[in-house]
Amino acid sequence: MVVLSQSVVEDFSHVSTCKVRPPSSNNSTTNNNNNSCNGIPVIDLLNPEAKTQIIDACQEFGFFKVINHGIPLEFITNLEAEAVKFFNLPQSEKDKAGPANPLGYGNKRIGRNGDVGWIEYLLLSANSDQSSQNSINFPGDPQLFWSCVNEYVRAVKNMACEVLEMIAEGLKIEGPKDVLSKLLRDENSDALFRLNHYPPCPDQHQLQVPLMSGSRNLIGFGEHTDPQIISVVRSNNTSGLQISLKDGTWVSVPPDQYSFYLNVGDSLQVMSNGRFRSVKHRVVADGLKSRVSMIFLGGPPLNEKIAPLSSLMEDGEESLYKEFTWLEYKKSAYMTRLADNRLRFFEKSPGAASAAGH
Ligand SMILES: C=C1C[C@]23C[C@@]1(O)CC[C@H]2[C@@]12CC[C@H](O)[C@@](C)(C(=O)O1)[C@H]2[C@@H]3C(=O)O
Ligand SMILES: O=C(O)CCC(=O)C(=O)O
Ligand SMILES: [Fe+2]
Repeated sequence: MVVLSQSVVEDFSHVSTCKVRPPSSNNSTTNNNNNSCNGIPVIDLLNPEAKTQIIDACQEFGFFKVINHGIPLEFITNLEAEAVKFFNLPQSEKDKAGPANPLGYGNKRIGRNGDVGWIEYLLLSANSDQSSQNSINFPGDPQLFWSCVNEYVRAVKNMACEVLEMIAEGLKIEGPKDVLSKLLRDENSDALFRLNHYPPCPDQHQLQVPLMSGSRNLIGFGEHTDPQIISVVRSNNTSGLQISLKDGTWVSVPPDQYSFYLNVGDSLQVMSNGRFRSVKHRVVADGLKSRVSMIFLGGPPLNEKIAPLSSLMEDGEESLYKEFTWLEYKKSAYMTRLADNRLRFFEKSPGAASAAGH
């Protein structure tokens, strides 16, 4: 475990509220029609071609940006304001909501297995039944905070479900289009919600934190894949998120506070029998500006069997993975380090899925 210098560690003070563009006439966020941004596919959800574009993006990148998503700007700005308020509290107040286990307030430590980053965060349940939230001792005005979280999560989850329905249609699989989205809509779905704050870093020379290899950049959130089905990322206008391409090159994701980035998680890679990529991503902390991100991680009910969709399998096609429940996968994932390949324990012939470029 890397030990951080105490004086710098406590200095997480200057979190700025995002400046937002005036709302458009329908009060939802809109954007231009470019269909790629730094090589990353941009999907206009109102475009009739969106379904096929999403399938291509999930296969090639496991990652894409969505515009014209219909989520009201005020849901985003209200929640961001609450997040900023929380992260601006004195350290002793924030600590009341921690330590993260795995839910709650975490500071530098990510997970239980020794990962650290230049980050503080709140990890919350996003289930419709949020009784588990009661164990978090939230300081300040908890009622306003939770109402902003609930309003945002409901809208983002609904958008993620619509995208999963477009995926089911785009894959031209037989049967109902809710084959994937029903797993998130289920009242027992195991979804998480995460507010991340990457503070500016005053003097990197004094720090004893992990640096990116071959550079002086600080790791905010080390490279990893998300174990769930699909994740929806929104950040303020500070850069830092990077994704790994098939050839291993890292690409910076241009920040866009009006749009969302969606990424394929391990479970969707399995359900697509390796057609889709669970994208490796990481966050490099910006030395000067603070980054605030909000991530919805859509997982299925704990007892759900995760296996390739039978409606997708072609004649004679074999499953690349052993069958498992989400609970089994989650337990196993939480014993791993961030950068580990968590799916390898569940591959039928070890390495086959990765060797095939998945
Ligand atoms: C090191 C870890 C943190 C993590 C649990 C794990 O053991 C491996 C997966 C990590 C991850 C990545 C995506 C999400 O941010 C997260 C909440 C999740 O479900 O899996 C985190 C876990 C965490 O921060 O607890
Ligand atoms: O903060 C971000 O932009 C991404 C964080 C992330 O990948 C995660 O929380 O799983
Ligand atoms: Fe992630």
